[in-house]
Amino acid sequence: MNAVRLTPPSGPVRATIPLASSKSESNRALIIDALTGFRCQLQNLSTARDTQTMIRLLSSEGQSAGPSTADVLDAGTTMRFLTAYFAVTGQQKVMTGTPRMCERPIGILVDALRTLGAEITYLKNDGYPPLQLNGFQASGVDRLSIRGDVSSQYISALAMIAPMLPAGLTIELTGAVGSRPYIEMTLEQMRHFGADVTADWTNNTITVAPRPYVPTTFAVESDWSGASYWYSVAALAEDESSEIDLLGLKEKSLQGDSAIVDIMRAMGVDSTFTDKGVRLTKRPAETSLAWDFTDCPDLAQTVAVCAAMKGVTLTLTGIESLKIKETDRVAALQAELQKIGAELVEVEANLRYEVRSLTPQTLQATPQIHTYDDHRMAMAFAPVAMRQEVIIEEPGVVAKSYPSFWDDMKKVVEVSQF
Ligand SMILES: O=C(O)C1=C[C@@H](OP(=O)(O)O)[C@@H](O)[C@H](O)C1
Ligand SMILES: C=C(OP(=O)(O)O)C(=O)O
Repeated sequence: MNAVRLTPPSGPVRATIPLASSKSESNRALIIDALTGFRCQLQNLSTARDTQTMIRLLSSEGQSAGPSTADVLDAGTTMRFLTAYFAVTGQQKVMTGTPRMCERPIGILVDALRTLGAEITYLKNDGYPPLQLNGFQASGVDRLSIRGDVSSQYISALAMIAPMLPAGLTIELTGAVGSRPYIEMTLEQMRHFGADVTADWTNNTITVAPRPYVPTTFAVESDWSGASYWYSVAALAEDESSEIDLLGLKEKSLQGDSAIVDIMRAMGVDSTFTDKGVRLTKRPAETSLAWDFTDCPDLAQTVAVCAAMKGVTLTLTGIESLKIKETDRVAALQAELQKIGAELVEVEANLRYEVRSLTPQTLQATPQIHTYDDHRMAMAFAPVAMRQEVIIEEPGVVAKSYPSFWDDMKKVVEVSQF
């Protein structure tokens, strides 16, 4: 087995972290660029595997005569955005990914694309990849309803291709809307590239006019989801004079995960914005915190582990979607939090959970954390090393969103591979 052993620092933490750039912003920019015929100038694209996979699959498009295979590996946005893009551009493609990707639902998006005129067949299980795209003949439909409570990526995918439809598209979201800031990020980036988009959040309706994108320049920001691990490092640093500088972040961001600023204020971290990014310093923490993660599901693991280590009682709501991500993140947290002396209790079926310290504390001497092919399990548990030695299995998983994570981590703790 491949693993890293992380050993706590002896004094205060002083580090400057360059951070990865956002894979979410990058993957949207790449789809829109493709829809302009690759005429945009995209700056600071992410080195994350999810973005590199998107670049590779877009650059190999149309190279073979028959249907070619687009293997997205474990990248959800790449799967959902490319399915919509290849469909509307009439390309013959087999869309597939890792075994876990083939367990992540896509039926809601496929149904919507079929309504718009795409010919799509499932190659294995209805509602899941792998699937085959067989061409597109616009149906003339210009309005559709889609569930908003499964994955926002279906809605972002549809919105981004909507300017190419003969009459544009009005999308009505039904049910509760999860991950809404990701939809807003999509619409903001579309507007940046000249799209005519309106969102009525009272009626959960998005309207996109049939107006082509205008090629332009776009610079991707640093990744707020990746920043969350550094907030946890700062929250868990024992020395009150610890300071971490995170580069390339903006206070007003397209990314909803910038909510980590407010969450971590309660967990003992102050944020000061500068022209280079944000400086994290320490402040007194609350003893309990309740947070609704509907808008920022990718932060849930970071905050759960941090609360467990600090002994903060944390109530989590809005984490239903965690079950269909890179792994079942609720089950993975339940198993691994035990190793650091805490438990994740389901207080109200599927709705409300609590992170509680176990009594008596069953903290293992050197917990060995299993990562379930999930980058966020590895990165969420790494800050445990601020307080005690910890082993993280299969550290290479971080490449999905933050390939230089362990190099950055070496600035605050000792990291040895074995
Ligand atoms: O659109 C995006 O870039 C993302 C949307 C979210 O997914 P869901 O909409 O499935 O919650 C998030 O978890 C994922 O990491 C990235
Ligand atoms: C859920 C994630 O990504 P995706 O859905 O794009 O695979 C993530 O990065 O945490």
